[in-house]
Amino acid sequence: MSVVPVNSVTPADTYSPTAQLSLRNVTKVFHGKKDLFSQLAGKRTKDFVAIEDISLDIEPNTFVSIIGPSGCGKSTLLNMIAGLSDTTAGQILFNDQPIAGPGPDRGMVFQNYALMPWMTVEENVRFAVETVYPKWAAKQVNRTVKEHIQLVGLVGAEKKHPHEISGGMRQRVGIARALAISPQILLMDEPFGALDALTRGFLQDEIERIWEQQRKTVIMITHSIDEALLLSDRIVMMTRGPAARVDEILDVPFPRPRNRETIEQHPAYHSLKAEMESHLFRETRAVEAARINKS
Ligand SMILES: Nc1ncnc2c1ncn2[C@@H]1O[C@H](COP(=O)(O)OP(=O)(O)OP(=O)(O)O)[C@@H](O)[C@H]1O
Repeated sequence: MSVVPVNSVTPADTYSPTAQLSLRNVTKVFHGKKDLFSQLAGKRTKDFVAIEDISLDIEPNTFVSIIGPSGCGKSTLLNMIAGLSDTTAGQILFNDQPIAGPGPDRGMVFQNYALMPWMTVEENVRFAVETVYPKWAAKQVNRTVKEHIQLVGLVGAEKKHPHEISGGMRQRVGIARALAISPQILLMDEPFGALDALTRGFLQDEIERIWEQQRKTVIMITHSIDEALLLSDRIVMMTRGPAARVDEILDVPFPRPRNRETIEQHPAYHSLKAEMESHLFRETRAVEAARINKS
């Protein structure tokens, strides 16, 4: 196991030259309401520093999980990488270029699936492909849609609407749709958070299988230590907010392909798990202590 602390500022000359994604001293402040109307209505609020000075390099073809106490800023970080939200300070470089907004090079999978309810499974995937590749011939679109429906195990459900399928199947559509646009990075915000334990386990196995086939860079937010250990090459552990930072990055040395039984036999498994549990326990306890002191 190797633990690489990346607290505070990473000097510019230590950035990895091979990184696909590089966060450099990234800070995010949500600005409070300060206009006259809010002031008069007594709704004036302070600025809130969600994330402060995070530096992180992500190498290509790496599966990275982000874990941290609830509300620490994981989604805020992912949204900035997705280009859905700006950084307040610092830079995010993707293939050495600053991120200027959302793009098809980054596919997103959401916890609540975010499917078009009036479209069938097939139409949801097709819509994404046609939007990103408007010049593709119908044959190419059809082939891509079919391949990705097969990839996630949805053959037979193509003509069903989201309300006619289970949560697990809906998330399979979400994954097929994200992968069908051929992104360089897959961003997943608690993709299995809304699923029951059994379905969650099945989908984790599916993600492991798909990752073995495609080996794309993945950044996944999760609250589950076991999920992070099963799927990740690296686990980024964030501190509590406000002004959340990266506390430690764990390298996960388990050989692939992985399954739950074999990783538990690995000599590093229990120490990694204990390290993560103690981090989450410490940070969550501090959040609770701060909340109690405030009230
Ligand atoms: N648009 C916003 N305006 C003001 N504050 C925000 C905004 N979005 C998020 N925040 C605050 O920033 C902090 C980080 O939120 P974020 O959703 O990124 O955390 P998270 O780690 O993803 O949470 P969870 O684990 O509960 O999903 C929280 O305190 C949240 O209230």
